[in-house]
Amino acid sequence: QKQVEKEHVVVIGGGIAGLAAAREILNRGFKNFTVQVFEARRERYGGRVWTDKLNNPKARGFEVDLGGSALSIANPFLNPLLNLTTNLELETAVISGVQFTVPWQKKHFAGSELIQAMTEAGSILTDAINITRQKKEDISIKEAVDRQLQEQGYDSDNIKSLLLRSFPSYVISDYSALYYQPDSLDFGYEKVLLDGMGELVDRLVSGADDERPLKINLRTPVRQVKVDSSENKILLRLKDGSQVTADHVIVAVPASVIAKGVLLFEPLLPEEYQFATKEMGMADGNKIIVEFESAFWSNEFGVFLLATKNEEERGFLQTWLNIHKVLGKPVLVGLLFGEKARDFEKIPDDKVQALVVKKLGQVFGMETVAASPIKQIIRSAWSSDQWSGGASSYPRVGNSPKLWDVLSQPLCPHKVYFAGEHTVFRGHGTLHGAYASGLRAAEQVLSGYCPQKALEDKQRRQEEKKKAKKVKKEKEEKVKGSIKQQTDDTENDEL
Ligand SMILES: Cc1cc2nc3c(=O)[nH]c(=O)nc-3n(C[C@H](O)[C@H](O)[C@H](O)COP(=O)(O)OP(=O)(O)OC[C@H]3O[C@@H](n4cnc5c(N)ncnc54)[C@H](O)[C@@H]3O)c2cc1C
Repeated sequence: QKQVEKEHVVVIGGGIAGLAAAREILNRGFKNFTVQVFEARRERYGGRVWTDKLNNPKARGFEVDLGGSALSIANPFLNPLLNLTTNLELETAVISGVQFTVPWQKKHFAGSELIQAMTEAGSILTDAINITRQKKEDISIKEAVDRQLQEQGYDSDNIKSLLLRSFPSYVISDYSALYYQPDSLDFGYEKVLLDGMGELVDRLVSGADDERPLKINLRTPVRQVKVDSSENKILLRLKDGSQVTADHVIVAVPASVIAKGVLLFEPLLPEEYQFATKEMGMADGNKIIVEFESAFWSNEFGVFLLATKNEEERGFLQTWLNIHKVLGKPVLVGLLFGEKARDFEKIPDDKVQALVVKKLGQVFGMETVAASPIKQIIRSAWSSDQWSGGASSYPRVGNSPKLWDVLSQPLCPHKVYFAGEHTVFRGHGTLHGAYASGLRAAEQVLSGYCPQKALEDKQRRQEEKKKAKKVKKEKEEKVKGSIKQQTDDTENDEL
């Protein structure tokens, strides 16, 4: 039998998008393609999925998820990871039961009262967005919501105002109301994997029972993607100066890595690609995992929300996930969004504990929290991480979904493809968006998709049709002419 020479695919970036792309090509195209993943980080793949068990080998995944951990169940049809986790038989739980504390009112809202307030807050948000869209006004969610609250006569101490002002999209002050996607940022806690999201990326790498494992090269930052048109190859320059050749490259690194020039392209990326990576918003977000000697809080709630009237404190440890309810471990996970998440990375470790106690004290009472010894604190620092540059892309005021669309298209005929949460508008900033983008890039490679070529082919076909029509018309006119001539000749003869 004739041996087919396989084409080599290199995936740059071992986050969920890159791994999904590599897994799909290996599964469906192993007869024609070889696949290799280059990952910059020294000790792990997964990117913004990070189940950090290093300090806590007995940990059960979800309790030490420092990156993406919740699967949106808002619209199951738009989340392919829900099916995947079922197929892989990964154990899941839904985080349920919210308590909302307003400390200066000495009130804890929960149950039907809170559900009603949340539903009404959701309608206010929807109204705010609809009005913005009708008027085609490019303003922030913050501005749109504030206007709506004022119009409907809610003062700043009202539970609906307080709830809305603790939403991540409100806290990120320039989040575009015009292009707001509820399932991208505000979907919250929802479904989690008990062994952590790391389990999912591990399974993408190892493959299901009958699948081949992926080859991941850790500690391999790619510095440059250089197209060698004469050879129809792509040369990848690595950090140590060595070079690797590929037939296809999938670039699955965050937009910020491209924007900052950490990964270079030769020839330069087309201007609209450069513009997209620089212009799209990159939201800051962090997590802090706090392990106590024992749990002092109730397991009635899966989430503790804390109101604040202080603008300065918005996004700062207002949300706490109760791991004890799900896994029986005395752990609370605090969430940070926006500027506060970025600033938190600069706060030294020795100051963090006091801040945590102060915040939790507002929910559970200062005395209770101060009397509960903390065993350990682990926290993320995604904004200062050179391989991430933040938590997730988002449309900021002035952006349009076109920025994400541009980055979804391959550069061809050079065979450079793109994947990552920043390359899909519907689902940007999410695990499922990143995963879906990986599948899309794999399909583009497998099918040899090339939008420029498709356009050229279409134009060529149209041109050929036009020519054929012209020739046909000319022929018809010639025939008509000769018939007329014959008729004239006959008439002349008869005369
Ligand atoms: C704190 C936090 C909480 C989140 N919570 C949720 C959530 O609950 N639900 C949800 O759906 N989403 C959540 N997200 C978002 C979600 O985690 C991301 O959208 C998703 O993981 C992005 O995947 P990706 O593959 O596009 O990018 P990444 O995971 O960033 O992968 C890119 C990879 O490229 C590597 N890389 C970068 N540069 C180079 C280079 N030059 N050479 C080689 N490799 C390189 C990086 O190291 C990284 O591994 C959260 C994110 C954060 C940070």
